Amino acid sequence: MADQSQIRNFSIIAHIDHGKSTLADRILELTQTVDPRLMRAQLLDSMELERERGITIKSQAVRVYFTSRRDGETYQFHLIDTPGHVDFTYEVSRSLAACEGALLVVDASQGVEAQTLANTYLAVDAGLELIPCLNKIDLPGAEPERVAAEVAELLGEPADAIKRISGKTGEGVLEVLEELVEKVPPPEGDPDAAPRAVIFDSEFDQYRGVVAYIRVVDGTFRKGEAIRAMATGTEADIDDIGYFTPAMTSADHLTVGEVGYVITGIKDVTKLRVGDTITTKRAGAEEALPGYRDVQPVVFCGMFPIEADDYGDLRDALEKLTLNDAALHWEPETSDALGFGFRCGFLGLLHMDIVRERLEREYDLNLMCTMPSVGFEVSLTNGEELHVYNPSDMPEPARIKEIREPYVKATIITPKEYVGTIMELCQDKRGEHDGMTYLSADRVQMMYDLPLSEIVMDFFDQLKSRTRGYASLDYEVTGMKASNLVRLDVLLAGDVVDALSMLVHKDKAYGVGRTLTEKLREKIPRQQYDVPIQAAIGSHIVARETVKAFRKDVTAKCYGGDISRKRKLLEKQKEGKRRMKQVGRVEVPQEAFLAVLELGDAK
Ligand SMILES: Nc1nc2c(ncn2[C@@H]2O[C@H](COP(=O)(O)OP(=O)(O)OP(=O)(O)O)[C@@H](O)[C@H]2O)c(=O)[nH]1
Repeated sequence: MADQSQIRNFSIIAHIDHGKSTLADRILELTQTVDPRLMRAQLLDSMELERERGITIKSQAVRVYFTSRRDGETYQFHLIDTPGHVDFTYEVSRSLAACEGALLVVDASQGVEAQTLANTYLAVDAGLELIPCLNKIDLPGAEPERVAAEVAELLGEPADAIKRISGKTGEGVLEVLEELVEKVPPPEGDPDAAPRAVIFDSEFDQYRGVVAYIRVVDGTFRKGEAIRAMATGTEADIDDIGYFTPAMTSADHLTVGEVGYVITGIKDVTKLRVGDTITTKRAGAEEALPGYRDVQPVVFCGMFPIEADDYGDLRDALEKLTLNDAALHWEPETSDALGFGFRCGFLGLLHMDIVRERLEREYDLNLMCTMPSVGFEVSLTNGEELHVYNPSDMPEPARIKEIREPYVKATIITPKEYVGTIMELCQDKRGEHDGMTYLSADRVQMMYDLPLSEIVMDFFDQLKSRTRGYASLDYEVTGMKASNLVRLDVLLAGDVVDALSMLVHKDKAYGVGRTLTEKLREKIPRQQYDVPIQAAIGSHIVARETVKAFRKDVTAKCYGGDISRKRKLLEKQKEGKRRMKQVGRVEVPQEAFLAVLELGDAK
């Protein structure tokens, strides 16, 4: 049991792929937290999807013990590995609120990137002690001098004080642990005050109910004790309390400054909410700790089961996923084209993609997802105000006084040779320039106000392809702005397909209509008759293409008798079909609903 002065709580923060999880692995290894036989790469990324994609989606909090060579004392660290992607910034800010320090990891072969900046600002705002380190110095392409200068400029610290490490080889990592002991202050709370802990994350376990991740701020919580959640008023007994090693390890109690978990058998996540303060029922605290602001979804899409019978299963699956993912919102939706489904709200495209994949994998559902879109505010001529999360719900133009769409402040970091092409791209995407600074002789930070809808479409892909992957992007939704938007509808064989409607800027409507119909023509398979595809604004047709009649015979190529190969191809064709949905008389594949993401340079 460590004394309060021997506790150090810190997060590891970085731009995506700069090596947080790998560094966390080395820390677990060097402190002998994990049995070497059980060690594997990116140990803390326990979700199957995280391992496959090599990204961190959910924060993890681990307790490790470190004996300092400087003073011979053993310290108790709580290390929180955080996600790097912009969609999960809210996870980072919650984790930071449970810490006194942050280890800022910067890839020495890349430099300061957009999420390096964003996460640094979050940590500084939270009042944390920052320990910067340059990672991947083992790489031949590492440029520690240049990158140290960039980090020094960002933090206003001398460049030679910045640690150089390799999460891969372990070089310099022990030194960083010593720095953490020395520089990160121990937690402050009062051990004798009424107990208070903040719930900074939670997880739902099918058998044990809600597992609340807590950081104790004052006093001590003991197993068996009755607790009360202050905002919701929920009361329950502590069935189990403990910490992560990274497996859940039971303890007698958690005391001031410690990070761990509490299980009460409560099955309803809304009763033990992230951000709430827990205290003891007897002699509890009066005043709650500051909570977190609620996260609001910014990207929406419709999710429909391919088999109508799966509707109930999809609802169950969404209910279960929401238990683990407070940022996921959904409500029932009916589409003329796709039937009964749900309109779901996400934090961004990666979040949407992950939810879809988890629904399909973990719940064995076959889904059809519509084009992602942002949420709009609409003022009607009769004075009414509406929120519109589905383009097909947009009222008739004659009833609309004004449409407002979400805008973001985007930060782009790039080598300077790409400044011109990025300016062009941002202008094309209706961006307004908001300043530019040099991070070093070669790297530039550009700021733009941009409509979120442009980012949702294909801004990121375009940015990456125009800069050969060298530019990085971070953004933050700043508010709503009035825009001249119109609803563009798509008609297949003469019928409007509500699930394909979208809102576009008036000046771009023709170009988008043209490109969209072309893309749809490529994606919709030939049927037994001609299928006209039209794009329309109101009753005005702005573009038209035709899918010519022809039944695709995939076996035509296999001349001769190889029947098994033929059967295989037919099977494959059948499988491909499962992702089709009958829309009126036309079979539409999933890709068609995502054609909007490939609009590219449509003007
Ligand atoms: N050569 C070298 N490669 C490293 C080092 N640290 C990490 N890597 C590699 O860099 C890649 C990204 O590392 P991760 O640890 O997954 O990065 P991360 O920051 O946790 O990424 P996210 O969780 O997606 O934000 C992996 O392929 C690692 O093997 C290092 O010190 N040296």
